[in-house]
Amino acid sequence: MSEPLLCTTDLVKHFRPPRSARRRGQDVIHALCGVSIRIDRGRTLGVVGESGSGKTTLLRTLLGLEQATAGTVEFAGRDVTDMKGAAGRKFRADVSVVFQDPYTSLDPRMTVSDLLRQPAKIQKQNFPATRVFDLLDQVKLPRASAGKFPHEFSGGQRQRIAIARALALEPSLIVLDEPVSALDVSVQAEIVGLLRELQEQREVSYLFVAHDLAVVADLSHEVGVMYGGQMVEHGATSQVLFEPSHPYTKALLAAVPVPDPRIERAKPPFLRPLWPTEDDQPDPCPHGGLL
Ligand SMILES: Nc1ncnc2c1ncn2[C@@H]1O[C@H](COP(=O)(O)OP(=O)(O)OP(=O)(O)O)[C@@H](O)[C@H]1O
Repeated sequence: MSEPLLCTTDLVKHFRPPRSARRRGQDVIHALCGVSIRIDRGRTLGVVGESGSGKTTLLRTLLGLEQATAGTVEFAGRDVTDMKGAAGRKFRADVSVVFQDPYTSLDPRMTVSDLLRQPAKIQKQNFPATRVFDLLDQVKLPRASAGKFPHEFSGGQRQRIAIARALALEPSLIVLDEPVSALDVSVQAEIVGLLRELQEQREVSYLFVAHDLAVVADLSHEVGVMYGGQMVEHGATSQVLFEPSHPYTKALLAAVPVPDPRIERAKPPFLRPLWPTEDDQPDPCPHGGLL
């Protein structure tokens, strides 16, 4: 049995709604309604869900950027829920994040070399000069990139820089927040290929969040589907793809385009459009009902 690296147990996050919504009688937003996930060492969990389903809140809460309303986060066997101080810093050094937009996630005033040194500087860790070249080699960028600025690179190259920066402290877990959504399809495939290669070379785990089930499935060993703040489906990628149980997962699968019209016509019924009905809504949130 594999070793769990990150586990959340019944994670709940409530937000206070804006005043206009409170005037209409909504007193709480249930962004996460008891979400439990597990990521093993060297494995990838993909999380998909529509806009507003709670994906970003899940990431922010497990990273400690939002305080959980209830539930726990365990990392490498330690409870890291709301961890502060030195222990919190150590946890954050062992987890890094790659964001969606490589145009805004890299400080335009910093050279690539400075960007790659930044995590070590924040963590007050040693960073040998040769490490910059080592990281550029790993993401297949020329060593001459070290002295350049982000604007001198394409979107895909910038995402390689962001991945190199995420690798700088040799984390156990990289959180990938829509890492290829802003890129062209061919570049998406290159970045997914690079992430797969890096995972094969080192025992890094990924938590890969995206809207696009096809992209997530390509890299993930397991997939979780979020809907209304709940994980409505969770299992091995092949099981979720070929034996989906929740109507929302079936709807997501139906939305994945198949280039050959003969295959499209031959899709089994569960792959044809079928949107969830009222009856398919998740069970009410145990902490006070859905939105
Ligand atoms: N800081 C906040 N204050 C109030 N409500 C919030 C806050 N952050 C998120 N929400 C609400 O929580 C719910 C989940 O939002 P979240 O951003 O996690 O969804 P998402 O699945 O990541 O969406 P997207 O794919 O569009 O980023 C939404 O109803 C959102 O409006």
